[in-house]
Amino acid sequence: ADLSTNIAGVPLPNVFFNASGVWCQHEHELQALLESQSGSLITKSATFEPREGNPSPRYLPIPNGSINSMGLPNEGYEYYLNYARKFDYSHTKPLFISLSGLSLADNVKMVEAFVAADLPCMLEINFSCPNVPGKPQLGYDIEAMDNALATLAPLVKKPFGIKLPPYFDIAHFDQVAGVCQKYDNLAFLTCVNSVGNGLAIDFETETALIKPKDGFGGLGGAMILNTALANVNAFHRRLPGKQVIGVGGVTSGKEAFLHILAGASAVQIGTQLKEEGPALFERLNKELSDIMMAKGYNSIEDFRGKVKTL
Ligand SMILES: O=C(O)c1[nH]c(=O)[nH]c(=O)c1Cl
Repeated sequence: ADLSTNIAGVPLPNVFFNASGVWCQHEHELQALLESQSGSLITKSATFEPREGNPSPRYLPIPNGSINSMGLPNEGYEYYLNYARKFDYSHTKPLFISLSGLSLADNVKMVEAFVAADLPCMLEINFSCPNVPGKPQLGYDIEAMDNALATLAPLVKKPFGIKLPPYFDIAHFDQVAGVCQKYDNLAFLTCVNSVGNGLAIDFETETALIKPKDGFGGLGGAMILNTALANVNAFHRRLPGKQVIGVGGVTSGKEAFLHILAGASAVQIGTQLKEEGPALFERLNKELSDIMMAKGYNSIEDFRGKVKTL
């Protein structure tokens, strides 16, 4: 079956790529994604200055998923800007760049640098990092998010996307969609980031599993699939002129199929990629293709967004 798709008119040979943060902080990791069967690749969320991030242990697999409080470790935006300058855009797969400034001023400076470089890469601005102590995430402050978009959208000029946290209230889906609708070049929403500030505790040692923030960290993996599907579908229904990239709980072709049925135009993988490595993408392509063939679908558009209701 044909797993190709596009985001804001940019073609992807297949729907799958990494979730920002996983297998993408350093060039050798990005190279492994480039050589994998992924349909694209995205860099680790960049801050203006390089960051060590939070003390380890800061990521762990747990039953039905993972917990992380990485704390935005990254090489600083100039590292990823240089990577984007050197990137061979004749590749079949496009490059996405994630930016996660610690302030609007930092996001402005980073966006201006990327716009000045005038490169074909696509920006995904991260409004939803839950793990920087003392920095509440933009995605849960609707007014601050609107203000940030009012500043950033005109600067970016070309199509771009934002990475959103999960929402759990219909009124919040309505409010966030209302804000996003105002920005024509806001072309896609990536839903969802980790379910923020969960707590994993070891029964034997009676101790939190990860070190940062008293053990509080973002939850990912299978346990967040149904929250992710709801967010993908909520924004797919509310924003017909925009696209949604689905992420959360995809461990096989089956969950990818469900994300696309919910409305996703592409599918990112976080926890499962961290655990399985880039060979995962060959497996996912085969599994999704087999599912589509079994169901009589030839392309993504044959079933995207067509989840039925009772
Ligand atoms: O702690 C992190 O680096 C992190 N961890 C996440 O689960 N989502 C994010 O957006 C980020 Cl930026």
